[in-house]
Amino acid sequence: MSIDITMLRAIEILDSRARPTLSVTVELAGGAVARAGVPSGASTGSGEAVELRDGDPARYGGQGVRTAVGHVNGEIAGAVCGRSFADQAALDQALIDLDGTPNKSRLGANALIGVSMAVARAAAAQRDVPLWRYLGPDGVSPLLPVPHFNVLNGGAHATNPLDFQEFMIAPLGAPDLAEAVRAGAEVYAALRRRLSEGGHSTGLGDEGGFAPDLTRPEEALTLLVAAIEDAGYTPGRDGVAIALDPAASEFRQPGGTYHVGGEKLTSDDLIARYRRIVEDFPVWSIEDGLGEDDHDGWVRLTEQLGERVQLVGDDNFVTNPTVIAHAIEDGIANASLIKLNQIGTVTETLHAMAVCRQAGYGAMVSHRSGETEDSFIADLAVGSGCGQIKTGAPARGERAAKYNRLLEIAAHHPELPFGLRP
Ligand SMILES: C=C(OP(=O)(O)O)C(=O)O
Ligand SMILES: [Mg+2]
Repeated sequence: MSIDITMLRAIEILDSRARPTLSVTVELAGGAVARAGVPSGASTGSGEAVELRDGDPARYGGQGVRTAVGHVNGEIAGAVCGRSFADQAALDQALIDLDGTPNKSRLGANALIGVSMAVARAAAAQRDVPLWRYLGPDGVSPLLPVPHFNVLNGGAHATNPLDFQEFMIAPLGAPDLAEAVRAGAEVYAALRRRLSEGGHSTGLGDEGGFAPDLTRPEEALTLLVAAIEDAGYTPGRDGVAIALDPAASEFRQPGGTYHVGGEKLTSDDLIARYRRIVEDFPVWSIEDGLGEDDHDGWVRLTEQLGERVQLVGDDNFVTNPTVIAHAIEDGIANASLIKLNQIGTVTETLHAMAVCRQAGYGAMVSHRSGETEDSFIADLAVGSGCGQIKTGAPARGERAAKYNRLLEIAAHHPELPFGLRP
């Protein structure tokens, strides 16, 4: 069934940080209509596809979201409306060709991903299949992913002194998705109690996790383990484990040292710190443990910890299939984070996941710190069978929307298995 676009329209809306972003609506011949909301990150990798948005002009080239909206309603609509595309890949290739730059900076990655996501959703509706089934590659079994709830925020997502950006709980031992979501909610509530009893703030960071005035990551981990126990779960892989995203590029200094809780650390110091953390706490996954430019450090980190924990590349991989393929050759990390807007089309995102799958690398689908109520990534995680998703705290509408979509898929499809990819 071809994709025949009859109408394409974008408007400017707000994201969860009250910053502008795009909503894109598409209509296909036959009447299917669908909409997509475009997310936006704060701790971005330098190799990400370039979004046109408001903010620091030095970073965004001074072009705002309205420019991206104008591109959708003008040049992109002019090029795709009335045309017939064989499939999603053909539509996405047409978008890439129309933009004509290697990093989607002319029309804007936010314009392109909005169109690509809206078309995918409309094409699924036209075929009368759920989005996750439309996105699922041939020969890949769908899987309900283990949710990773970011319950403590620091770094670029909060104004507290905590340098590590994300402390997530991962109910790896849950029997099904509904129980995993329940564990996330219960540990979140227990953590709120612990924090307020300890005199800490329960104010929230950008992803809905608490942002208390803690300094050392180990203090945060100690509280998290206590909250897991308070909620009646066993800390660890058989119960509720912990995943970290230090987002180390954000605290790497120009000379190459890392500043963590007031201490200056070399790459090897930081790797040694992670080794101790993994010994002392039930941490099963570390994302962006080192900075995006610290290639040699990443090789040593992978040699020393790659057998023991999942090591996820985000800022350094930017969901780019070519970059991930090189990293696999170089022995860097053993998993990739997957963010649609880092690369800019649905097809390239699926390609990045295929590269991971073929190499035996893990893949974790991710939201951005700036989100909308769009739940596309829930379907992407299920259809791709990657077994993992992170989409913030189990609170706040824009994060809960993704967990609720997973619950809906699970309820309607009890035949779908749950868990990490085998
Ligand atoms: C989700 C993340 O944050 P941001 O969207 O700010 O890049 C991340 O770093 O993994
Ligand atoms: Mg990250």
